[in-house]
Amino acid sequence: MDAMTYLSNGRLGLPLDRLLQIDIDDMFVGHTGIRTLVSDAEEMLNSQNRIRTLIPNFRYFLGFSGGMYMNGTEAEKAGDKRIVELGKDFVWFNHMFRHEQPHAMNYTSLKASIQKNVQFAATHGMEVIREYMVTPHHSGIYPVIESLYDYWTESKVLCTSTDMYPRNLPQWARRGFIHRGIMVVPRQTCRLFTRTIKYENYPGGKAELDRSIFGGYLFKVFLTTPFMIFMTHMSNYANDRLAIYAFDNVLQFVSNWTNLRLLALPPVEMARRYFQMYTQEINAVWTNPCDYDKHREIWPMSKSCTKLPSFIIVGPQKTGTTALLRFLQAHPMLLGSKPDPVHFEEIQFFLTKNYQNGLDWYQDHFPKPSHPRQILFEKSANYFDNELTPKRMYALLPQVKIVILLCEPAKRAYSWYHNMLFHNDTVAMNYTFFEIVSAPDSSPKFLKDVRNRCLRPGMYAVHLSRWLQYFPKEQILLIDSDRLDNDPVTVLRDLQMFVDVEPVIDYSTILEFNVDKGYFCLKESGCLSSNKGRKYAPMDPVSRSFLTSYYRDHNLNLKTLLNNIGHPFPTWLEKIEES
Ligand SMILES: Nc1ncnc2c1ncn2[C@@H]1O[C@H](COP(=O)(O)OS(=O)(=O)O)[C@@H](OP(=O)(O)O)[C@H]1O
Repeated sequence: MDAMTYLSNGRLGLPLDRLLQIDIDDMFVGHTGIRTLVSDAEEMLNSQNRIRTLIPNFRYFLGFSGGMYMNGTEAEKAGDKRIVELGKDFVWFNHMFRHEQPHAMNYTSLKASIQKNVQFAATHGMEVIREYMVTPHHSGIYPVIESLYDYWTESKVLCTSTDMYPRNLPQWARRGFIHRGIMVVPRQTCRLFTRTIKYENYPGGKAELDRSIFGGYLFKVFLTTPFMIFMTHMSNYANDRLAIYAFDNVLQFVSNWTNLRLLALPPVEMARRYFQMYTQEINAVWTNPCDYDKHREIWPMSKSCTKLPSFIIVGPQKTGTTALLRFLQAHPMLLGSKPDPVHFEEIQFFLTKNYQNGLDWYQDHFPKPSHPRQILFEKSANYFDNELTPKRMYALLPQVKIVILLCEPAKRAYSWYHNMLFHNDTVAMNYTFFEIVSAPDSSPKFLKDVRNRCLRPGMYAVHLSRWLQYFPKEQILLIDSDRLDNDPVTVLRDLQMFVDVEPVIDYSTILEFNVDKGYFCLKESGCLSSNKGRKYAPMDPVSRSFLTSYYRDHNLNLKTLLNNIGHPFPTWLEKIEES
């Protein structure tokens, strides 16, 4: 580790602090025959005291289900009682009263279960910390069940832990996220589960457990994981007391043979530090619960995983996306997303603010198909140039087809400026188009921001490359906006083939060119509103020349990229030559 830090100039280094929390979960849950006895309870406390000689603030975190208290033999009942008597020396955290899974409950029943557990603790004089809680089998934590988060936010739970996000990957690949203010920190296990209660049950036997402790798996977890929340279970402290053996030894070994500093902190403080160190993890990246067996097991039967789009028109803005949307909405086998009160016809889910609303929010924005072959789609024109969108979209919808329109970028920028003028944007009203696009970097921030919003989407090669990092080219349809303007019927025929929808509609019979508008319109419902396909003065020659040179390299890069993926050039791009 030290050598790696030195040789990488610190880039591969990790701090020496190792924050440690050991959860003893499912207190009172184990069945008769494997539960703790009086002597086990006492040994738990002795073990805690030994750990405290190495980590002064250390205390075991005990998660309990009061509904299973005194469920064992007489000797086990005495063990339960003894743990409660010794309880003030441990930290108790809340759980479900009868170990129920929140994903199978509604808000009212899960609230009742948690409150019953709180009541149980009060009756038995157990002090419970409010801010940390877990659930059986991670149910409700990830995949997110909003009713659990509803109750947790209401009852001031601030953090939890899981090994289910993004999936149940090897411990080093697990990540955290914050949802609705609740910090979800990745959890380790030490390969001791309720089942592993005797040395001979340990996979590979005691020799393997020792290997894990003295330099193997468990030791490496300490070496490489600055924040450790180990999940163990009550019965690991009874029977052969495997957990006690493992922690006594690994902590001694780490203390004797490394410079790591072992620390214990309250869970909220630990979670805060985690997200200070791993800021990039704050926003969750949602995945489809039905794509992964372990997630599907804790996803309600009643909830859908399929009210999701088969294709998405991602933009960029001002390239004809609304016309395309309207034309597709006329197709009986295609169901567009439902309008959103804030963004109207665009859901804009994959952008940060809405994305935080979670998967239910997204699915709620789609209608339920009334025919088995109907497919869902959406269009949000600002997805195209948003840096996070392709990654997020791929995580949730790896099979989705992407539709991108490419319009000559200077024309696009000019249309964008006129749209801002139309909406009385103060910057557009106070600055000419040329002043905006040519604003130098020394300009005030508001002007630079508008300049960037105007120009950046037109850097097609940059953005398209990003989409291609996630999606194979076969999943991306590039449409030349000029073709949509002049020959929408052919564009729509290609698109129907691409998204594999029954071509039950003949667009040549429902579209007609409107001479006044200068665009194709739907015969039945008419043209797009007056703010689409506006008439404005042609771009002034100075701006035109500035933008020709500004976009030159970007356009040449686009040519190279399209060549590489074997895609024909849009008509407007053909004209751009190397000088
Ligand atoms: N059939 C039809 N009717 C009207 N307008 C059409 C049509 N086909 C393409 N266009 C072009 O679409 C431009 C608006 O692009 P978008 O719909 O992508 O804009 S937005 O990003 O959704 O605001 C719009 O830009 P403006 O002319 O600047 O309004 C048009 O150039």
